[in-house]
Amino acid sequence: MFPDFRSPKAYVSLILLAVVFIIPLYLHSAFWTNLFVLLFVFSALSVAWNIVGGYAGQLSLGHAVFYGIGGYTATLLTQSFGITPWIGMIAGALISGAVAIVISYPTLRLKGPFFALATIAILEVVRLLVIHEESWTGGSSGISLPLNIGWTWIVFREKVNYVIIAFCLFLLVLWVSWYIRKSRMGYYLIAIREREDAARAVGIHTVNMKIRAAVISAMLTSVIGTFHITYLTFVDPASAFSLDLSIQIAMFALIGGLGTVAGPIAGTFLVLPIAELARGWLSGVGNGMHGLIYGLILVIVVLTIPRGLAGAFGPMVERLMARLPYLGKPRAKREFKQRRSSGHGLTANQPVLKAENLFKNFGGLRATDNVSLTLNEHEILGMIGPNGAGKTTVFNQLSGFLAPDKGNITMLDKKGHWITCNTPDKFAHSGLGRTFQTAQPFTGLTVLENIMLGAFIGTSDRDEAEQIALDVAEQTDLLRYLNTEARNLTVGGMKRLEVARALATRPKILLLDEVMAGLNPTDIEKAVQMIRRIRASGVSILLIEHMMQATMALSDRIIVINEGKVLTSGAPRDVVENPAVIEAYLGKEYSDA
Ligand SMILES: Nc1ncnc2c1ncn2[C@@H]1O[C@H](COP(=O)(O)OP(=O)(O)OP(=O)(O)O)[C@@H](O)[C@H]1O
Repeated sequence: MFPDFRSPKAYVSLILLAVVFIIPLYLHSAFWTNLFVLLFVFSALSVAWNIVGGYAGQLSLGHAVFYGIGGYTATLLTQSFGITPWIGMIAGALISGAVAIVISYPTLRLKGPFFALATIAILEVVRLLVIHEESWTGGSSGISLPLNIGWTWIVFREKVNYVIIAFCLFLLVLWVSWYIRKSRMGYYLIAIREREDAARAVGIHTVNMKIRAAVISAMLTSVIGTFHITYLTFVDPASAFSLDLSIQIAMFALIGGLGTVAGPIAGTFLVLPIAELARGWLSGVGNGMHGLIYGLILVIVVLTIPRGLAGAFGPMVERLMARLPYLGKPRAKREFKQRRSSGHGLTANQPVLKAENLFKNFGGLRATDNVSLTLNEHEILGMIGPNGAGKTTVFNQLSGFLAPDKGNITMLDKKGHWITCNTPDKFAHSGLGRTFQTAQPFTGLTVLENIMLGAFIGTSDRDEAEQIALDVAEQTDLLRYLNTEARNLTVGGMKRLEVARALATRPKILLLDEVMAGLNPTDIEKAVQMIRRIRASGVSILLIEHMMQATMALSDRIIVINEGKVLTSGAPRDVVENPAVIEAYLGKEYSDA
């Protein structure tokens, strides 16, 4: 729930927070008070934005919409009904959350610039609507807050009170962001940002997760918006639903370091004071000249430290902090009972996965043509066929990544019931794991974190997920690389990581797509041993492989796919000696010879 304040990172953060809180109280002048209120407000806005823009990687440029909704809701409730802005703050957050759901559902399916453009369009639409609904919003001239003084109305003569409230709200947003980053949700959002398909394969419902992030971010933005507009005592569409504001919030996070907890705060604390000072210095030159300073800083940062302040200096700061003492004894690790796959008393040859008469067309190409297959309990079924025969297309249908045009897929779930699934996350939750032909590691995360992402399917507890990951790392020979970033692994290591991540979901059925492609003979031998160990632990395996020797050595049965159809299936020796199979691989002349 809270950081371990005995650890150097946590207590140093606490000291820094105390310092930034004390400075404005100590200096106590109008300039400093205003500057620190702005610093807390913009840091909080940027930290809230970062939940969607950084963790989930969705570049929203319309976040001011929630800031404006918060501000308008509170101001209208106070002005029309005499309701305190504290209640307005909660009402605004609820409305913003609801609006975020409505907006997110269609827009979060868009990628990159399309999503950014959609958010700008929504911001503009809301701004125009507020101008149009003049009778109750005040139109383009805006509305002022009645000047009732006191804590109930968040209007004070003593400006120091604003610092206290701004700081408390900033702490709230910071805590939520920290909590998300450390929890399963944070890992899930980063996984979605890095590789959406791989995220779906470990059971993440990507759209739901992004919507959750958008709602939390919107509600927090709205709360801060309410406070800031109450502080300004005036709201109008141009400043509340402003593209400039949206870009400014995103820019602070970008400069500080996207996707980190502290980055947006560092970005705000670096840029905002410079820009505010420049506003004073450059006001004589022309209105809005301080925007030039923002632009210059952004260009310098993008050119020199593309991963922002946190990316450039974060590792050095972490190393320095690691030298500081831990205050007290480190917590003992909790022990968790390992939940391994169980066979539910099934005997060998009892089916666990059935595909019946699958058809899949891509335009005029029939990639899957009436394919039926059955995978049995404790079996290794090899799937072979020439390049482009349609093997991966069958895999994609068997794991929910492609919907068959016709045909049925049923599997025995973890509880022993026959079920039909239609999305990758449902397959994963029911006990089917898969790897990808081209390895899809979450490159920015360590090997341990990559495997934990699979383990999170069964637990939201970080320590338990870590223990499952350690167990799987041992099974897949990855213990030596736990703290290595996935991007630094060799091809063999990446392939094993693919298997490990799928295994961490504790599947009963595992689909392995060319896990030996590109490996040297030593790594192939290791992979063969690993697959045998996995089968021995009670998992049924469907294996696409071009390495014939390994497939022959591993498979109990082999199914051959050619031109989208099942050519034959049976015992490995019978299959490879079948003239039709030789012809499919090597051509008619070779077969005749
Ligand atoms: N999304 C897609 N859109 C259009 N065509 C596709 C798509 N996916 C696969 N195909 C085509 O379907 C056919 C079967 O491809 P698939 O990847 O399933 O073959 P494969 O047997 O796995 O091949 P390989 O062994 O080379 O991986 C190929 O002709 C491929 O170009």
